[in-house]
Amino acid sequence: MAETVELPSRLAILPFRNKVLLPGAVIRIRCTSPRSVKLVEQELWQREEKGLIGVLPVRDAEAAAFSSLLSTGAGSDTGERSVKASTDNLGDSQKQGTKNQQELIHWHNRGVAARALHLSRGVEKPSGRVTYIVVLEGLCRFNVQEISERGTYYVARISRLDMTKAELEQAEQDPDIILLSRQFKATAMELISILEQKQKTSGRTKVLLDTVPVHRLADIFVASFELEFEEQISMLDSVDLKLRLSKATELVEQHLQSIRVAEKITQKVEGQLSKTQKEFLLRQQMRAIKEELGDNDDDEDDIAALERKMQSAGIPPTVWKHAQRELRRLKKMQPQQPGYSSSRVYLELLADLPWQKVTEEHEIDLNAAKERLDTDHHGLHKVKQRIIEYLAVRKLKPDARGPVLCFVGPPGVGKTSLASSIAGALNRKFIRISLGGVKDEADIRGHRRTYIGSMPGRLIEGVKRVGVSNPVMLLDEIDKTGSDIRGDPASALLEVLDPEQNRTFNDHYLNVPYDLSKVIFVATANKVQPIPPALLDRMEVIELPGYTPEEKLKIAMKHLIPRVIDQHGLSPNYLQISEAIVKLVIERYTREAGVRSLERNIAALARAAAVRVAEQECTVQVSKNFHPESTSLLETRLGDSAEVEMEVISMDANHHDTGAFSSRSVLVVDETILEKVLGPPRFDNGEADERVSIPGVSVGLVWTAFGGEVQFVESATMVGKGDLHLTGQLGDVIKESAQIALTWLRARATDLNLSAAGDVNLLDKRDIHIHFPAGAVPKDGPSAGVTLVTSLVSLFSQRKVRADTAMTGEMTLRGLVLPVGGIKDKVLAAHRYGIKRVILPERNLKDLVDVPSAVLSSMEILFARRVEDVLEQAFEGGCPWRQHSKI
Ligand SMILES: Nc1ncnc2c1ncn2[C@@H]1O[C@H](COP(=O)(O)OP(=O)(O)OP(=O)(O)O)[C@@H](O)[C@H]1O
Repeated sequence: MAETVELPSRLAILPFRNKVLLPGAVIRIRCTSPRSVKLVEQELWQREEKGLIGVLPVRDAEAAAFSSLLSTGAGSDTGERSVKASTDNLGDSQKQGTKNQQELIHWHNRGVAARALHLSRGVEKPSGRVTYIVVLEGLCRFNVQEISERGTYYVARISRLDMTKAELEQAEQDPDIILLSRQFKATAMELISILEQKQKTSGRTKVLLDTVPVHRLADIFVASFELEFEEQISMLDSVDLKLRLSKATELVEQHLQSIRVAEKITQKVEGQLSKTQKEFLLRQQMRAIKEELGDNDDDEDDIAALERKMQSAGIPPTVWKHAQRELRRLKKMQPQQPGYSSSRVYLELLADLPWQKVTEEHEIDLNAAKERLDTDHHGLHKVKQRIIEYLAVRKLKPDARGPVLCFVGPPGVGKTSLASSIAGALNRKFIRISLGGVKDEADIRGHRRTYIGSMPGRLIEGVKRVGVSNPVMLLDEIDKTGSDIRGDPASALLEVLDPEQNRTFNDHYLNVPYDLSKVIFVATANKVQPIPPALLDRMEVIELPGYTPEEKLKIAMKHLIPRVIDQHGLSPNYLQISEAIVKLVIERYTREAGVRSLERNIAALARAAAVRVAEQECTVQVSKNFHPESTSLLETRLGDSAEVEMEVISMDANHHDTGAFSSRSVLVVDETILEKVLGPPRFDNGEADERVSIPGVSVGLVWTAFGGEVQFVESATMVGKGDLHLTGQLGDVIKESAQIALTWLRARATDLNLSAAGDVNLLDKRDIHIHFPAGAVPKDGPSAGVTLVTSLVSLFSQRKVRADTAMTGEMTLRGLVLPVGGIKDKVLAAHRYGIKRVILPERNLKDLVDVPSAVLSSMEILFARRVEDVLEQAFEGGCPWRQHSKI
């Protein structure tokens, strides 16, 4: 190695700008300048036996000036002094010939002899300039005596600096050197361990420590670091072995420190990685692991599954293009990205919607349909007949755009269940969309996807839920939609119900047309009036009036009781409700037009029976294990001798009397049980008597959302300015009716001599307050006109109206009584309240044909053409003013 290298006295010199080649280091240089190309060509390339060259550091002018400044007063063996020495030693020829370069080139006076390990020659295009790439290995230090030029490159007269072998052997005995060597090796060892730990390798670097002489090791280690030029120069100048070892130890130590600091910083930075970054990294790792394991349930596979689902959803071609565009967008997104989940939910909806899926429709069997309607519903003959007609048309022309049926009637009269029977008869799926309280158009049409939390409208949501594109869709409570600043849901419904438009129904969220034309729409409403005329025009109204008590009784016996018993897991063996009891329930606990409340009361009885059965099953089970006789036997024996005797008790299930079990379990509802379960009666027929016991109260028949109702009207008078006060959730029309009644009365006050106090101006001087009790129920309509005037006449004449008489009719300012709607419901309501006399407008006579004859025969129906007719019949003994009247 170095010791064995024979150094010539002159060496061609390759200047190494601001860099140092140390002995033991290997470098790769690209020679492009004409000077170095020539040197390589002549000294290395063209020679058969590759010679040595000298690599001499040179520094830039600025750096040289700076270091010469530093050098003043510096130590005796530093590079800086060497620089000066080298320039002093330069030959004259160079001083003359290269005056310009001299200003640039500041030679260092120590260099390293190097040999070429590899050479390659290239020609630059298009200039044709020759270049060389040289791989050089540093061998040993030398001192420059003199530099001169050989042709275009430099040569130097040199002297050897490294110790001979003998000198080295002697130096190795020096205790200081032994100590320094140990120190250096320990530091070097530490560095190797850290590096190996970091790179998770166990290399052969450690072997070097034992095999390579320490003075060379110092150079090799330092050469492998990236050091400042000045540090490298000082290492090159460390000719003395002690100096070199301590310098190398210092540099290795420095390097160790910088690795430790870098390590700390990395740890700190890693600790500061945000949660999401960590999650991201972990997810990436998880994905990689899943890929390795061949697991398919990650996001990408999810998207692939979604795509497959979309492909099999039968999406029409025009929509498919749109869906594809959205899918491509989704694929480019990260799951954490905003918009990812909304895009995904949207595509899921596209995939879930039944674009083509329909329920197979068999040919409609009208007889079966009729049978089904009959088994599901009692009575309702006209309604059923109309449904059969509807089905018959569909049978003849399946794609006929028949009218949309709209069942109108009070709650609990079977509107919903009729619609579901239609679905059953057509063998189609049934879906109910509740429109009650819908005020926002977006509820029907959906929100645009730009809104946060946007959703499809109820119709699209319903179609998705039902899973077929041809269900029977019940638009429940279509009269309860209202419009406000958020749009008009009714106008959106117009599009839905129009066969021309619903083929391309446009839901804002879906944003692509959806074909609703295969859906059969059925609507329900409590009242016709609130339905906008345009919407009503698209529907065929079928009215379902309330039931008579007799009809309710039949519905209860035939439908409600068996259904409720079944729903509660009972059988007729456990609950028996007789007709008489059902009648009592109808009379005392319900006063509705439909049968919902009746059904609820029957359900309460069924629950009581269920509790009883459950309790008795418990006791029966206990008696299975403890036979009464054996228990007493056991007790006596235990008491007698305090000794336990075992007795085999039969566990046969038939052991006890099954007849006893059922007779004990059955709940036969009688009046006592009825009151125990349902509480004291809620209604009785004495209510009217009680209410009209003072003057100023009259009994009217009105129509509310709950069907026909009996309405008491109360009026009172007090000192004031003649103002009219009205209370009790009243609409504008009813307020106007009150005004009309009062005006009519005031106009006749003198004639009628109404003042009981004898003061004919009483009506003008006093405030009047009219109240409609049951304030929570909104009331409107003109039919309270005659009731209002009767109440006022009663107040001012101080005569009580007849408690058994209820009235209805609109009155004009002239005192005419006009016909009103809902006569059947109103008569039925009167019947429910036990009212025996009803005064109706004369022209409503024809409406009585709808009223069951049993009801008609149970009450007296009176007719009125003028208000006076009403008053004549409403008071006991005729019109109160007749005796005073001048007319
Ligand atoms: N004629 C009838 N025969 C047998 N059961 C009936 C009849 N009418 C109503 N019902 C029963 O009464 C209950 C209430 O009926 P449904 O829910 O159809 O009333 P609705 O008119 O739709 O009420 P709402 O207007 O409150 O929705 C149901 O269990 C229904 O089966």
